[in-house]
Amino acid sequence: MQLTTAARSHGHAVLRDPHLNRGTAFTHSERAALGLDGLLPPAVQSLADQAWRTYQQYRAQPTVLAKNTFLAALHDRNRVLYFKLLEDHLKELLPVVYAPGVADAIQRYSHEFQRPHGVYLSVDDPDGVERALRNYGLGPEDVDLLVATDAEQILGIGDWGANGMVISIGKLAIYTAAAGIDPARVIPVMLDVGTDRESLLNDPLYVGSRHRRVRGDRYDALVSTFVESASRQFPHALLHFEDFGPSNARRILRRYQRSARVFNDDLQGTGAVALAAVLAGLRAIGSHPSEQRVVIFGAGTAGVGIADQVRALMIRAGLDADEATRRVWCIDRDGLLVDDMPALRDYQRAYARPAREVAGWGTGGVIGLAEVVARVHPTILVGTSTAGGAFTRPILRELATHVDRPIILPLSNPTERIEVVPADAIAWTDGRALVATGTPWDPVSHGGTEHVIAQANNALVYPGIGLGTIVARAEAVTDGMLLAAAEAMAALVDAGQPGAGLLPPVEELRTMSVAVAVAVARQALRDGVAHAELPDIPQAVLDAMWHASYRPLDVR
Ligand SMILES: NC(=O)C1=CN([C@@H]2O[C@H](COP(=O)(O)OP(=O)(O)OC[C@H]3O[C@@H](n4cnc5c(N)ncnc54)[C@H](O)[C@@H]3O)[C@@H](O)[C@H]2O)C=CC1
Ligand SMILES: CC(=O)C(=O)O
Ligand SMILES: [Mg+2]
Repeated sequence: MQLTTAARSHGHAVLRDPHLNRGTAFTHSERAALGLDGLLPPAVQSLADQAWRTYQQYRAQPTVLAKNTFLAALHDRNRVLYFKLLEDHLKELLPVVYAPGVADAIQRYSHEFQRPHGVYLSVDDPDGVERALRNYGLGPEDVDLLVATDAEQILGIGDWGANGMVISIGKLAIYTAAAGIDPARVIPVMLDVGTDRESLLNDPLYVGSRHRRVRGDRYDALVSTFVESASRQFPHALLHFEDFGPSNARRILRRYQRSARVFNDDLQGTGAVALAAVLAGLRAIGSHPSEQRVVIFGAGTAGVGIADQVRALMIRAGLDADEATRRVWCIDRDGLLVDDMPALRDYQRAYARPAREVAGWGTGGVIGLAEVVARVHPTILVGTSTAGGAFTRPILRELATHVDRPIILPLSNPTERIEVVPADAIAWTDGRALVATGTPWDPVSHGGTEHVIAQANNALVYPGIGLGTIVARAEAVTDGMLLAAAEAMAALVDAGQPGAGLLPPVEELRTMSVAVAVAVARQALRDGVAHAELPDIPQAVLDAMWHASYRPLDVR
């Protein structure tokens, strides 16, 4: 909790610092103390006045990209006002600063570029990592969180090289808006290892390293130097990894999970939010975790992350590990994962079916989704494939023939990548499916019932996981903490009501984050990884949360 804001700059330097600047809200005495007399128009306005004006300006922007650019400029100008706007209009602004709108901003970053943000680390200069993190100007006690991306698989739009800085900034904005992580105590990081996107390599305005993606030892050296340097310089900070490609996401997480405080959002955050939706859905239909048949379509970072957490749930519910694994069918580009496939990735291997089990399945050597659905009759169908429209009418009609209340989670982002739009999923299952999606959707009316479509995006859960980890000063994010997060989230809804959503609405993000953070901090203590003294965890969580307001200025 920060009671005052320390201001050690004067004059124009104050107005240029987004953490200090309050524009017309500076009082007369603050203006005198900070050397601002004459640098601002005379009226002294409240934060509410400023927020009202800024919101009107925001509304006047013609496109999502223009809105995103307007908000980015506000973020650069006045951090409190930016977060006040987000707090006041979270549901409306979330799709602009985050998925799906952030995808446009990422693709346009080099062209819309106005000023640098965060820390850009380059595979071409690993020796510069330590210095670059120091240059950011924050001390060892001043940082709670770094979000780092290498931008190989951003959302469902793929490799966007250095433009990926926007996803680190976007994820951090949600940390603050949703969980009150102090925006002055975070650092967005871009791990620039090049890009394989031809259009960027040929774009004269591209701001990143103009070469192909570096892999292997040099890639690993950059990540290792970053993890070591960030952990040493900011010993209490959580390192959040975002949108790494499938060949690196799990490998990097595994490598540092025991030695550093790391979290992979696409694996662990997505797994937790999907698990929360599953738990809420199973409770609503009165079904037991051990009875489920789960099909994951798109066995990459997010898909296998979800498979892991659903399997862990089934094991906890009494199945042995083999039986739990056998209840998960993973499908990727080449169809159902089978153990004799030559191109099987190491992280997919655990879920590959024995070839003898599926002998006689498939056409042309591929066992596709339609066949798996027809044979397996999944009770839970998850989409993390980026293959828009892959859950077709015949597939969902077939599913609905065998399963009364299927849970269908088409999670791919942005909007055009979704495996099935909710209205179709509900219509094709005669209104029986329980549906949650990665991007926001309006409710769907079917057969006289209005079905709320919950947004099953990791943004619902990672802010609370981060807050709980920070408050507990946990040295690691354990599997138990992720499960606790999912259970806390699922406990907030009653999906048993007709048409109810599987997760709480995004307007309730702050409440959700508190519940998740409390559960996560509590589990960190139980797991023996917490270093904070926490006699009253709920109070500690509430006290830790930053709110968008102008605090008294401590002028020296
Ligand atoms: N709702 C949420 O919170 C989250 C959603 N996602 C979404 O999930 C999708 C995947 O993201 P990641 O797992 O990070 O990417 P990824 O690249 O690691 O995984 C995608 C997988 O889908 C497979 N795939 C591609 N086309 C396919 C097809 N036609 N049929 C079957 N499999 C196919 C790929 O081979 C790959 O293994 C993205 O659209 C992303 O936005 C990811 C993380 C969180
Ligand atoms: C939501 C998210 O992290 C993704 O789509 O990659
Ligand atoms: Mg992601």
